[in-house]
Amino acid sequence: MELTNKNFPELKNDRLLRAALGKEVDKVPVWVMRQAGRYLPEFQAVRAQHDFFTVCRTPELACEVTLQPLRRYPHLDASIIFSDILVIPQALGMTVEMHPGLGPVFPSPLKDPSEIDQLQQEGAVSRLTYVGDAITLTRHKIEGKVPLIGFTGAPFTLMGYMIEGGGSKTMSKTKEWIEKYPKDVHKLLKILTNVIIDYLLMQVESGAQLLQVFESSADHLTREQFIEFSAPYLKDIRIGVRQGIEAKSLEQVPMTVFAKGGGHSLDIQAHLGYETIGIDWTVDPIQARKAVGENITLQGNLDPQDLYKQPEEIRKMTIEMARKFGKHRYICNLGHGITPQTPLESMTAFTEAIHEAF
Ligand SMILES: Cc1c2[nH]c(c1CCC(=O)O)Cc1[nH]c(c(CCC(=O)O)c1C)Cc1[nH]c(c(CCC(=O)O)c1C)Cc1[nH]c(c(C)c1CCC(=O)O)C2
Repeated sequence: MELTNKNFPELKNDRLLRAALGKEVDKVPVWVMRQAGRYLPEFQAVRAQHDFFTVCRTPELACEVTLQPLRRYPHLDASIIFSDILVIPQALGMTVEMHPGLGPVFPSPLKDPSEIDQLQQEGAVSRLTYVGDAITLTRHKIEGKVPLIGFTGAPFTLMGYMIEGGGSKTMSKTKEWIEKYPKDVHKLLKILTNVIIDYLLMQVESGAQLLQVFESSADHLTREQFIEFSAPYLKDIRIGVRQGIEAKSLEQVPMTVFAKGGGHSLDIQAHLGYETIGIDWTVDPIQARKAVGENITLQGNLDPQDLYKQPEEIRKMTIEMARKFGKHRYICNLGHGITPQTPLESMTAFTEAIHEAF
């Protein structure tokens, strides 16, 4: 059979999509950020053979590692396509290397705003078709067991990596740009927003059933800075994707915004048009619900470090957390990505417990 995006197997478990859209669910859906990752020996085996971005760029490998956590943890209610947020700077012409133990490294980060014009906007999304191919292949191989999530980095987070040249504890260079060149910062954020909208549309056309936007660096922003440098672009992305889907006569997909460390602006996030808001563990579920109102789904928020506790303790904490969120409009997850040394049994405890919570 030809693997096109027209003849996907029928979806059998729609808990994630139902929860995102505020429909009744039999059980609370659960998935885990970075669920395809280094805590899995089968992932490590693939990585021992292939460079990180080779896995991203090879649809068969990306599909294989996307499916790995589902095989081991049958309670997972979603999969997320294996890729990285930094494929966008690459598609804009920047070099990004993944150094084990160090994380992503840009040998030539943006030095000053004059370099913005050198970014290759033209055709950027056409250089990301491998992500679409991985999504289409995975939609077939997953046989409708669970929905497939597509994702992107948000403009501010991507800009930070492009300026800092990698992860940064202080974001000092990015903050200097904000101070010295606010106009150029907005110009760069706008460029990223446009690429992101087309990139997400391509993912939907390829078969993504829900989209998550990672604003992982929101913890560096004050509420005022979030309002100026993050929120308007997150909103434009949501509007642009909705309009693009409409224009292409595709089916609408729900979207999640996850602003790590963005607990200072949940009320603002509630007005960006996203169906789901992800929260990290520093935010209390009851406070989060008050801040966003009743018409938004919440996702989160166990501290990934809690997965180093004993399975019984993890079960107890998961159920306690879930009771605070409630069964309705809730997607169970961690408050950030699962970390590499997490014991395999912890994921069993976490994913089983939530299905027993209500
Ligand atoms: C900031 C960010 C990045 N990438 C991503 C974010 C946003 C989420 C977050 O805040 O964590 C998103 C991401 N990265 C990866 C996924 C795959 C899907 C999944 O299972 O969630 C997703 C959704 C794979 C990955 N991306 C990376 C790995 C580990 C690298 C490896 O296999 O060698 C994986 C599985 C590497 C990566 N990629 C990035 C960093 C900072 C690192 C190094 C940190 C680390 O080592 O954990 C950039």
